[in-house]
Amino acid sequence: MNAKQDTGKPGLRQKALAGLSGRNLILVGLMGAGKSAIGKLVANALDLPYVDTDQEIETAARMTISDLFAQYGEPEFRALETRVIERILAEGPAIVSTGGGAFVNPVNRELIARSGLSMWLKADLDTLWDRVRRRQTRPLLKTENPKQTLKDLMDKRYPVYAEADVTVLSRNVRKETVMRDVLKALAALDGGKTREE
Ligand SMILES: Nc1ncnc2c1ncn2[C@@H]1O[C@H](COP(=O)(O)OP(=O)(O)OP(=O)(O)O)[C@@H](O)[C@H]1O
Ligand SMILES: O=C(O)C1=C[C@@H](O)[C@@H](O)[C@H](O)C1
Ligand SMILES: [Mg+2]
Repeated sequence: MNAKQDTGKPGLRQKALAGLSGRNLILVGLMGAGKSAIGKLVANALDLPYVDTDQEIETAARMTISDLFAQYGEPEFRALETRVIERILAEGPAIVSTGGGAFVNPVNRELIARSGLSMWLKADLDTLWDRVRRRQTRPLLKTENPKQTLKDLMDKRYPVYAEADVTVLSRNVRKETVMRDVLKALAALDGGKTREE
C-alpha cells in the first residue's frame, strides 16, 4: 500500500488538495506540537514537497540551532529565520513546518498570510512536555525548570497561534491519526476559517 492510499477514506487526499488549492501549508505551534513529524506525513500523503524552516536555517548557517543561539544570539537567529521563511514560501507550494517562534513575529505572519494557509497544531502542556523532555536540542528549554518555561511560552504564544487560519488538535494519539485530522481540516475548507478544537 503506498502513502497516497494510506489517508484512510478514498478521496480525502483530493479533497484536501482542493482545500489547499495550490497554496503553501504552514504548520505553526509550540515545540513538540508535531510540526515536523506531522508535516512530513502530510507532505507524503499529499505528494507535496516538505520543508522544515529549522532544518533550512541549520543548512544555511552550517551549524545547529543550539550553536547559532550560543554563538550569535536569538536576534540573529530570528533574522535568519525570516529570510529563510521568505525564500521557502516563494519556492512553494510545499508543506512547511516552522520553528516554534516563527509565527510570533508579525513580519513572518504577514509573509505566511500572503502565500499560504497557516495551521496551528495545538497541544496541551503535558503532551508537549512528554514529547520534548528527552531532547536537549531546544535552546529555549535549557532553563532550571523547562516545563515551567514551556508553560510560560504557551501563555504568551497561544493567543498569537490562535490567529492561524486553521487549528487542529495535536492529540496524544498516533501520528497518522493527527495527519488525517489535518487532511480533514483541509478538505473542510470552503474559503473561510476552520476550527477543530
Ligand atoms: N501525535 C503524536 N504522537 C506521538 N508522538 C508525536 C506526535 N506528534 C509528534 N510526536 C513526537 O513528538 C516529538 C516532537 O515532535 P516534533 O519534533 O514534530 O515537534 P515540532 O513541533 O516540530 O517541534 P519544534 O518546534 O521543536 O521543531 C517527536 O519525537 C515526534 O515524533
Ligand atoms: O519556540 C521557539 O522559539 C523555537 C523552536 C524551535 O523550533 C527552534 O526554531 C528554536 O529552538 C526556537
Ligand atoms: Mg520541528
